[in-house]
Amino acid sequence: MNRAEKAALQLRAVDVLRMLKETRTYDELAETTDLPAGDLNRYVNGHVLPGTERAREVVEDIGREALAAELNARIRVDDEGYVDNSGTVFDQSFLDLVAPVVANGFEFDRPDVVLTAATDGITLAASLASYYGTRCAYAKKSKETAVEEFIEARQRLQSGIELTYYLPASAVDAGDSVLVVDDLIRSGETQELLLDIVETSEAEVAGVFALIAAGDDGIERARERTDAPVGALTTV
Ligand SMILES: O=P(O)(O)OC[C@H]1O[C@H](OP(=O)(O)OP(=O)(O)O)[C@H](O)[C@@H]1O
Ligand SMILES: Nc1ncnc2[nH]cnc12
Repeated sequence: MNRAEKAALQLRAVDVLRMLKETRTYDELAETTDLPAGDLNRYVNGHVLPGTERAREVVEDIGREALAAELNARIRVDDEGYVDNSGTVFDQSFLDLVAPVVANGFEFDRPDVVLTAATDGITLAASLASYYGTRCAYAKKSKETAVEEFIEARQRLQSGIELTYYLPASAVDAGDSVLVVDDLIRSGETQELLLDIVETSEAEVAGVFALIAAGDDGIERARERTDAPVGALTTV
């Protein structure tokens, strides 16, 4: 490892520890990581960087299960099953830690574009696109001004309301590999509209991913639409 790689590893370990600290006291963090609470305090506050070996252990321990547990600790589900996930979609550092775990744990082909629906999917899509080094695109419920050509997808929802998503036509090229993501999937209607957009663009689906599945209906619906991998980090 050269000096820059060491520094990147040490800073990533600090990011992991800061993320874990959000939902823990220092004593609890010491229990989770097996590191002394005093050292953790100095790392989290940025006074000292963890040594390379410690940093490696911290980073390697943050796998899919640990992130799913962290995600569960951050979401609230109300009496009617609606999810408040502002604790995740407003936290770009958390999503930046999720991205490599998703990219390596769900067997998605490397995409050319990460596509989502405005609004709440955008921060997750941005993290994934940044991790892959690819483009990020989001479809909106209204037409962006000054864009001349759009790909549209329209659907009548179970409620009877018609929903249309618009994506600037230049965002996805024919033949692109597109990873469709969102913060949450429930009925799967939104993902279906995004998959319609991919189809209209004559692009390929690299996979479908949601941070949270509220029930299994949405995931099953997406699986019926594509042979590419479909998954969520947690189900509530
Ligand atoms: O699987 P579904 O039943 O389609 O539900 C999932 C969608 O619902 C939420 O978005 P919402 O439409 O509330 O828009 P927002 O992101 O602007 O809040 C969420 O961000 C997903 O896009
Ligand atoms: N926040 C939310 N929780 C559960 N289902 C949803 N459908 C759209 N938004 C939702």
